[in-house]
Amino acid sequence: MSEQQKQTVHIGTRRSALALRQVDLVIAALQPHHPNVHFQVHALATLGDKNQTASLPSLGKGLWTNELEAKLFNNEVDFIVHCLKDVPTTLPEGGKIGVVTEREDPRDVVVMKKKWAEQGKYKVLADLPEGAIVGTSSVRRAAQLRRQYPGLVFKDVRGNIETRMRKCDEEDYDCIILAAAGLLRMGYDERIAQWLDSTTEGGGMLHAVGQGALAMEIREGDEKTLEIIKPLCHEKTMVATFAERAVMRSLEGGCSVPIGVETKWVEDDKLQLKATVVSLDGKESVDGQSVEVVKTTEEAEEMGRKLAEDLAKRGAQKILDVVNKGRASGGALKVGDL
Ligand SMILES: NCc1[nH]cc(CCC(=O)O)c1CC(=O)O
Repeated sequence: MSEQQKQTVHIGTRRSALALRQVDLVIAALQPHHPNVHFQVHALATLGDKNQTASLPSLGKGLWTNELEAKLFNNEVDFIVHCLKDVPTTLPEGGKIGVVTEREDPRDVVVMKKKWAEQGKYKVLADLPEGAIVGTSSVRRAAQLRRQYPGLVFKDVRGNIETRMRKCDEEDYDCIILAAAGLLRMGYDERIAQWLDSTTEGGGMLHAVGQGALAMEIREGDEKTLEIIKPLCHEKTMVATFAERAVMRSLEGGCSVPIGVETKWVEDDKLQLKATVVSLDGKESVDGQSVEVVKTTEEAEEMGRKLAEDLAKRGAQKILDVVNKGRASGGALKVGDL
């Protein structure tokens, strides 16, 4: 088939280095399934990229997605590649998550200041002295770590991965917390100093809803595009992350909230779902978990909703009311990154 006969499929993405790398990975995986399709990338800056100073909640929901969805709905692009973590739990009318790709490692990690890593001075969070500065704009991360390390100081750090690492190395941060997935996709594996999952000693925290997975958003009813991207769908990741998103959707009531989750397939179709809701100072938390057989995204959402209800009854709602009240009054409380 000649070049002219090639069908062109248009893909929307943010234009950060990580976002572009992710689209490259998606195209590389799709191309063999569709040798006659030309994938054209449309990269643009979203509100969250453009505004690097405002607190993220003040920018509202969909700060990483709205501009891309506008292009999806006016047919400039056929699908969008998102970090699932950045996709609001309720999609705009007419948008749909078509597929979710196989998850990269969903854990959070510590990146130490280069100087400390090179000198071997501080290797893990427990090595840091009282008053050491940890960079993160995520209340979920800060609140969970404060619980275990009351002596550490948490400070906002915004920007893409490279910017955050540069700030960590050059400014007054001793370390920063990032998602492993972004670092691994960009080849910064060697900067990972410590893994923070629920079971490692000194780690003990749950990751963000959807972290480490990519979602492709399509126009509802666009079966043609769905057919094209379907080879990348990873059913187990999709079902697990839909359960995670349902926990969040049920608890947030319109605002993003500090919730950590962890999902694990314990048997072929049995999903273990853990969740935690933490107060901003890290002093209170409500944790829960359930294990259920789930076969469809609908069953996964039902499982997530039930766990959220259970958490809310056991005190999570009280914690969230305080978070939301602080935010509504424009107080110092900030819930930044997820
Ligand atoms: N909002 C930033 C963002 N969105 C997704 C990721 C990580 C990659 C992923 O979860 O797929 C990151 C960076 C980070 O949290 O360190």
